[in-house]
Amino acid sequence: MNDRLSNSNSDLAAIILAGGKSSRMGTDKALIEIEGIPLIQRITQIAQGLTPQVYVVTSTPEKYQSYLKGCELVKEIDPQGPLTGFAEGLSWTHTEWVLLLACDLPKLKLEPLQEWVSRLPEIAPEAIAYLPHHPKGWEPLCGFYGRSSLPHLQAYIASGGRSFQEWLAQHLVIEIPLAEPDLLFNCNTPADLNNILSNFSLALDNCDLKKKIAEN
Ligand SMILES: Nc1nc2c(ncn2[C@@H]2O[C@H](COP(=O)(O)OP(=O)(O)OP(=O)(O)O)[C@@H](O)[C@H]2O)c(=O)[nH]1
Ligand SMILES: [Mg+2]
Repeated sequence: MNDRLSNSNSDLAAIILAGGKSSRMGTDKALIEIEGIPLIQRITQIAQGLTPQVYVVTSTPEKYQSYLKGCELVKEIDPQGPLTGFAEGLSWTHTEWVLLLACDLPKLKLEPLQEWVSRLPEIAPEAIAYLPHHPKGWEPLCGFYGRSSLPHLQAYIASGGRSFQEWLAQHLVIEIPLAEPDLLFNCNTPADLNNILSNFSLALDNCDLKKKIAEN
């Protein structure tokens, strides 16, 4: 067996990024409620189904803390995009593997993630990440990174790099076979949100957003 990971999820932590501008949505995506549950809470609860060690990286922890029972809030002082947010979170972790998740993945489910976790012991030790791939490149915000990737990541950031795709291209990354691409549906705009509502067959609990969607 690969010695990077035992069978226990005590070797896994999760990092959730909640520090974006939500400029396309026009309102904080993390707080959009679906079935009365804010997206940030939905994602952290899924992550907590895999590991008790869940870190939420954000420059505004006060906005989210009431929804994030049992999570560690990591306050970002100088947010510069998802890559630096991830590096900040990764520096707090101590596990062999870290699951990185965006906060705007409303179709994410626990079961496929559990299956992916079960495959981590098979990943080549020289790989820095285990990620889904789509036609435009890696999906960096729903997959796994070895904690040993931190020095590489810090060096890349110190050299001025801010692109996940560029950084990942410099290293071995193993692809997660994706049976349900829908899981990665990224909710960035009011139109995206409108698209997913039928899946949940529910009312949207955010009145301002209801107006935006109606205008769209
Ligand atoms: N901690 C942290 N998370 C970030 C930062 N920028 C983006 N994110 C997160 O990264 C994920 C993907 O972000 P995007 O959807 O690409 O961008 P966004 O800034 O949230 O939204 P737009 O302004 O519409 O591009 C989301 O979970 C964001 O909260 C950042 O500077 N710090
Ligand atoms: Mg997004």
